[in-house]
Amino acid sequence: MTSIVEKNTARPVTPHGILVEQLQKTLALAESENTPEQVVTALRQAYQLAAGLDPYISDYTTPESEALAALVEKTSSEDWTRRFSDGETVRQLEQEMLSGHVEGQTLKMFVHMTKAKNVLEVGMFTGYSALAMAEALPNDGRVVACEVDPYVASFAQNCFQNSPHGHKITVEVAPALETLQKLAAAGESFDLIFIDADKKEYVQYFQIILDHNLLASDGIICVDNTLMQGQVYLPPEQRTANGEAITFFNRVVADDSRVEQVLLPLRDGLTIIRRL
Ligand SMILES: C[S@@+](CC[C@H](N)C(=O)[O-])C[C@H]1O[C@@H](n2cnc3c(N)ncnc32)[C@H](O)[C@@H]1O
Repeated sequence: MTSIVEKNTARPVTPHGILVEQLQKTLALAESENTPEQVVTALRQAYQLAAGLDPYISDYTTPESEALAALVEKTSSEDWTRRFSDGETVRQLEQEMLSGHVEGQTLKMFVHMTKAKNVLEVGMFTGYSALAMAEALPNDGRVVACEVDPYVASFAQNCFQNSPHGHKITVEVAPALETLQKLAAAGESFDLIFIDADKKEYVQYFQIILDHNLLASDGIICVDNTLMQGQVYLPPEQRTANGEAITFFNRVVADDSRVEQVLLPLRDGLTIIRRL
């Protein structure tokens, strides 16, 4: 049985979001202490400059579709901790996993710009990025989305039914490495691949994709969370296991002479990779 809780507020999970929160706390501290007015004013200006950025970017980006907005609403109303403790999900999921408006619109733009017809997503969650990319595909285009968790896979499929683009998405419920091997064995190739599943497996996804030609010759790979909340450039002792994994992944890509790449400071970092 699905129990619905009130909509929760997402916590900051990007370097910029975390910076805004830190500045807000520091400003509050400075205002409550005997801090020189000059310092308080400088901090307030820094906070305003940082806090206004994400809302401004969102305001001036094409709004998401009704189906995507409904998917966000449904995702943030779900009690993911309860779903896990009840054994309905195989891992602890959280609403913060959802990429959201600006990143979704960026992926949609990439699909348009590359005229992609075949898209592969590695890590679907409730389906936000899969549906955003599907919206940009022609009617006979397709997204193959890998998701290991059966509960969230069926949650996403229910959301897809509310969109005229949902029929373009096929969900593969299995560990992504197995699905990638299966697709490679079937000789499949994709114009755009979005990697967003288990951070500790990113290097393996990348190697399988390149070694088995899962990427079409002019295709691009987009990789999410390549800044990992700033952990990749903060002192190593502040890194979590995921931070360590992404730091290693970024090095592997930078050292691979088969590709060129750019790390965009979008949300939690989005690396775009193409084969040379
Ligand atoms: C960050 S979320 C994906 C968010 C989604 N791309 C979006 O933009 O809304 C990562 C998802 O990958 C799934 N996942 C983690 N490890 C996986 C694996 N080994 N194989 C397939 N899916 C996996 C998780 O269950 C989770 O739903």
